[in-house]
Amino acid sequence: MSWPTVQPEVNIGVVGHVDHGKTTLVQAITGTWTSKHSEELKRGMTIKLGYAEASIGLCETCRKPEGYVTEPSCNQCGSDEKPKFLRRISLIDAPGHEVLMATMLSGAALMDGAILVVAANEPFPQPQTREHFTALGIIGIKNVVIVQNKVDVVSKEEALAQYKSIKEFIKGTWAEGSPIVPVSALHKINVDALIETMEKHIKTPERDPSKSPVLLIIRSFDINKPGTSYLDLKGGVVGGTIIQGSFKVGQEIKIVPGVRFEKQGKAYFEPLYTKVSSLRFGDNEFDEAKPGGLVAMGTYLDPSLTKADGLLGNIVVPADAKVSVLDKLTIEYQLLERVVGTKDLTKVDSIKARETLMLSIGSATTIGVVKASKANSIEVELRRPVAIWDNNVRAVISKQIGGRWRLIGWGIVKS
Ligand SMILES: Nc1nc2c(ncn2[C@@H]2O[C@H](COP(=O)(O)OP(=O)(O)OP(=O)(O)O)[C@@H](O)[C@H]2O)c(=O)[nH]1
Ligand SMILES: [Mg+2]
Ligand SMILES: [Mg+2]
Ligand SMILES: [Zn+2]
Repeated sequence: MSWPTVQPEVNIGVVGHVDHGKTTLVQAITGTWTSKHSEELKRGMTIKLGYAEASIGLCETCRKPEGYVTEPSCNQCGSDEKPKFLRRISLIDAPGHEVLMATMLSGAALMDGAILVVAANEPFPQPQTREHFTALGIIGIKNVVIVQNKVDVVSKEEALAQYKSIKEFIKGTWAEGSPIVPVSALHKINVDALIETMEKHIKTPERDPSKSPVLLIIRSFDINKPGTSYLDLKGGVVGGTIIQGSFKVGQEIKIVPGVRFEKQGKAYFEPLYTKVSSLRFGDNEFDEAKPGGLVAMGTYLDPSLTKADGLLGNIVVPADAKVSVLDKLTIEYQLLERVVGTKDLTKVDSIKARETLMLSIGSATTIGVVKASKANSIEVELRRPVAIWDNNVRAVISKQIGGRWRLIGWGIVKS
């Protein structure tokens, strides 16, 4: 039985502390190694958001979890007919290194659910285990599966002891009762059980197709090889996730905030207007793209505008959509009690005027200075404007502590 060619319908984030095995796990599930940039290969770490897709199926006659497959043939019974297609998923592989928290947060804006990877051979919890876990809660990604990875290098007793501390850690939090699955990503042990748990616990969200479409950009490229004749030049491509609504080939769009200009020493941003020339997920082309997966949207823009992630943090909306582009924000906010990303869990101080903050809004990261601070609202003047597509857009707030940006709170952008 051949499986349908469809776009992914759900984005599952893979998060957790540095080196706990996120990228190895993504490969164990999808067959794709997401770290492709030379710097990532050299340093053995994820730097940019990684992305891979997989189709999930279930063999009709084999027992679970062995019957869960990612190809239309079954290893257990050898049948090429019985595995039934369930859905196509995408995995968003976040970097775990503490200096890359902003990248993790822009990826989190795209996630419908998440796998929190915990290395079984390290004390639990590590700082970014806590910080990523807290970020999921703040952003509202409540469908989480916790993976205890590297169980191949610990004893059964050690694994069990850690399992208990994880259970204890999530008790009384939004994640209480989340499944915890032991695996070895490296040796592909128990990956079928993980897939079964993901199928049960990370459902595809219900989407409202009548909403006006919004795409959050996390990548942008110039796909032309150097030396291409101008006659053969392809327009700029933007990559990201559609968080609501759908886009069609031929549709007129705008990209906001757009590009920076200067006039009499004053900077301002102009939206880019163009049309959708193509829509791709992985190697497949579609006429229409909906939420789920990372879409590569071809446009007629000058590729010099899109090269080297030049449009990261922008959003794509229909050309006539009303979107505010703000360089001053009022945020109704809440602070964490503790700085969860540091080893010593220092107390979070209140936000004061003239402080510099980092705000993560959708896939955008922007630095701002606090102009006024009240008990539960702040006014922040931004270095770069952001596009606000809705009236309940969330801002995740980080602050420099000990030379690193640390998650300290979150809020809703009011204007
Ligand atoms: N023994 C063992 N080693 C593993 C397992 N999974 C991953 N590793 C090893 O752990 C190291 C880190 O793995 P990665 O997959 O790069 O970890 P990561 O979480 O993606 O790391 P960052 O992207 O830098 O945060 C590599 O040397 C892997 O081979 C496992 O199940 N067992
Ligand atoms: Mg690493
Ligand atoms: Mg990685
Ligand atoms: Zn089978």
